[in-house]
This record gives sequence, structure tokens and C-alpha cells, in this order.
Amino acid sequence: HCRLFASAVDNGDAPSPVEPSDGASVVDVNPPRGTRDFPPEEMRLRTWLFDQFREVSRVMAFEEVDFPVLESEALFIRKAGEEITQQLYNFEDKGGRRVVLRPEITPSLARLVIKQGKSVSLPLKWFTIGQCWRYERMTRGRRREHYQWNMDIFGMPKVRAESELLQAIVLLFERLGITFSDVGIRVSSRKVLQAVLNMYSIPEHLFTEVCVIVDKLGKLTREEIEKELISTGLPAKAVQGIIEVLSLKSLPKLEEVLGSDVEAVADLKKLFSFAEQYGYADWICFDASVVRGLAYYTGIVFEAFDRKGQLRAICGGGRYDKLLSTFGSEDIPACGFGFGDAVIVELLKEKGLLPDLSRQIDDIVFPLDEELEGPASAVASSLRKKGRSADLVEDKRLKWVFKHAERINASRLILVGKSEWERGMVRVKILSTREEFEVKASELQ
Ligand SMILES: Nc1ccc(Br)nc1
Repeated sequence: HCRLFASAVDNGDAPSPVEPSDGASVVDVNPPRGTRDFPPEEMRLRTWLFDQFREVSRVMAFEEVDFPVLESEALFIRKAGEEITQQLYNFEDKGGRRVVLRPEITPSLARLVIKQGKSVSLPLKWFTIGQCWRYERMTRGRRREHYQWNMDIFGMPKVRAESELLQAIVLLFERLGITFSDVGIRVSSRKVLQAVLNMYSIPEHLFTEVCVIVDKLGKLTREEIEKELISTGLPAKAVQGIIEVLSLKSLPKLEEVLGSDVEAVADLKKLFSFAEQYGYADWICFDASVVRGLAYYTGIVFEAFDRKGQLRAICGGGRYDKLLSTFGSEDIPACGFGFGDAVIVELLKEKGLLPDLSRQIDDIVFPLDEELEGPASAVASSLRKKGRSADLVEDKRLKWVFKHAERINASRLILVGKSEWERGMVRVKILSTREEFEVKASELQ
């Protein structure tokens, strides 16, 4: 489950390197195609957003985990034709190993759960924020890397897991000031599609491939979808049946078509009833067309979208009860989502919800001349040991220092001057009130 990062310093077409006077060419100062730098302002936004991810993970009682960005290619070889596996950033390392820059996080989570084996008590609730990669021809000028927040629960077979993950997503949106009139979360279950395929006695092995095709609903025309479904060998009747059921947006209607005893209906009814109790029912809606594009989903799936329909999915996820057995291990029921930081930033910009993240420093320490540079070190050091951020500035004119203080929103200017220092004092200027007074250097707080 994954989504894209929008803002930061985009790496469009790299301008040609600057030609210095001596003719040698400067190295291309841009990062590799499809990747981004995070200069301070962009980094403050990213850090703020990741802090929101972390705070929601904390209140949901999830533990943080992490993995190498580099993984064995074997973890991502799947035959279902997903876009994510067709764009692997893969290569052979110097030891002849087939490796990838991971395109998603879930397989790494599964690998670690298998590795931990019996030593982990279930259910386990893990989260991580990690960079993911794809190698896409730059024709579409899209990024090759982005960050995503993943929350996953292993060992919780009932829809409690999905309802917990949906609360995490809603808590995140609410922390950012986004409301359910801005964003909705479409919820369905792959068991809906499974039930339809069973109605037409379609062989099990086509299920995953059909899911990956149907996930293109909304990106391809209905005719293109029908054509791709027919090409898998599905009879026309089954294709019609699938398209009809997947266009349902009412759970009672689904119950009419599939019957009440179908697992998909029971799961979804339970989830929507939990949603009332959690208090996020306004955020979610049933939409049978949601299948998500990853092969390993087996049950409930969901994705958040902007109600204006201008952006790509904000986040998405679902249940994947059979992923571990594809790695040769015993299955453990699992459920998770990926939340990228690209679309969400586009949405925050569009809603005017980006926070003010200008730089803020407590103190600027400035020696008024060279022989005071030593004492200024002592003053800055003692402030820092008390937890105050102190920017030690020297070799500048006072006029520049005042400008700098404004630029970095410093609270105080601590001037270390000869006559004051000889009396054990420093001069303090409160920059908001322009108030100015002397303080004993040893008592400066
Ligand atoms: N899976 C994936 C990885 C990286 C980007 Br950018 N988009 C999707």
C-alpha cells in the first residue's frame, strides 16, 4: 500500500551544470532523476508530518520498527502483473545478489514477523515511516522515491484490525485539520469479488489477476476493463456480473445480491457498526469498486480520497491473510495500510492547512569583538546545557546580527561586551519588546 510525495524540491529536468570560468564543468548539483533534496524549509514540513504520523501511532499503541531500504528481489517477485512489481528498482550487487530498493514496506514487515517467529506475541501492531522506490521511465516525469507511513497488525483475524487502522487514518486527518467533508474513505472487501467469481464458478487462480485488473476502474474505461477481464478467459456473463456488483455503493443492495450469509457482507456490516461506536462513521462509505492494486489483499480493502476528486488516493490498505505462505511460512492473518506524504501535502496546500513552520531559535550569542569570542563560547555552552537553542554568531556587523535575529525568530540577543564581561555581566536584548538589561553571566537562564 503506498502513495506519493508531492512537494519538497522537485527534480524536474535538471538544468545543465554551471560552467565556471576555468572551463571545468561543475558536478550536476541536482539529485538523481526522480529524487528530491530536503532543504531546511521542506525538511521542517516533512518532519512535522512525520511527527503527526508518529503521534497517531503512539496513541494507537503501535510500536515503531524499521528495515533496510535495500531488500532481496525475491521478496517482490509476484506474477499478478501489478504496476509495483513491473517498476522494481532492481539490480545485481557486487556479490551477484539480486536486490531492490524496496517499492513498498509490507513484504519487509512479513519477513521480520517470520524471522521473529514464536518470539513475538500476537497480535502485534507495528508502524514505520520509510522511503520506497520505483524505477519508472521518466517519460511521465513522476518521482522514483517517496516516503510512506505504514501501520500493520499481525495476528488479528477479525475486522477489529481494519476498524483500528481506519481510526488511525481518521485521527491523522483530524490532527491535520481535515474533515470528513474534505475526505472520505471508500471501504469494500475482496471477498465481494470472490463471491461473484464463485457465483460463476470461476477458478480460484484467476482471483488475484482479476483484482489487479478491476483496480484500474476509474483509470481505464469500462470497455478496456471488460476487454482485459475477457482476456483472462472469463466468460462474458461473469464479466458483466463483476462490473454490475462492483458498481454497487449500498451495503443493503450488496446484501440483496450476495445474501446475508456471505462473509464479505457480514464483515462489512460489522465494520460499519464498529465505525459508529468509534465515532468515524461519517468518514467511511461502502464502495464495491475498491479492490486496491496489490496482489496480496484477501479481504477488506480501503482507500482515502479527496471528495473533490482532484487528487490520487491519499492512502490505502487492507487485509492480507495469505502473504506469509507466499514466503514459505505459516500464514498469520494481517492487515495494514500505507500513507504517502505526497498527496496529503497537495491536499493541505489546497485547503490552506499547511502549518507555519518558520524557524525559531531561543538565543543569539554575539561577541562584540574578537577578544570576547572565548567568553561567548562559555555563554553559548551554558545556555545550551540548560536546553536553550543558542546560535553563536561572530565576524558580523551588529546590523547583520539584528537582521539575522529577525530571520530566525530569535527570542533574545545576548551581547558579550568587554566592559560588561569585566564585571561578570552580559547584555540581554528581548527582541519582541526591545527591552534591554544586564545579567550576571553565571545566572543567565
Ligand atoms: N511503489 C512506489 C514507490 C515509489 C513511488 Br514514487 N511510487 C510508488
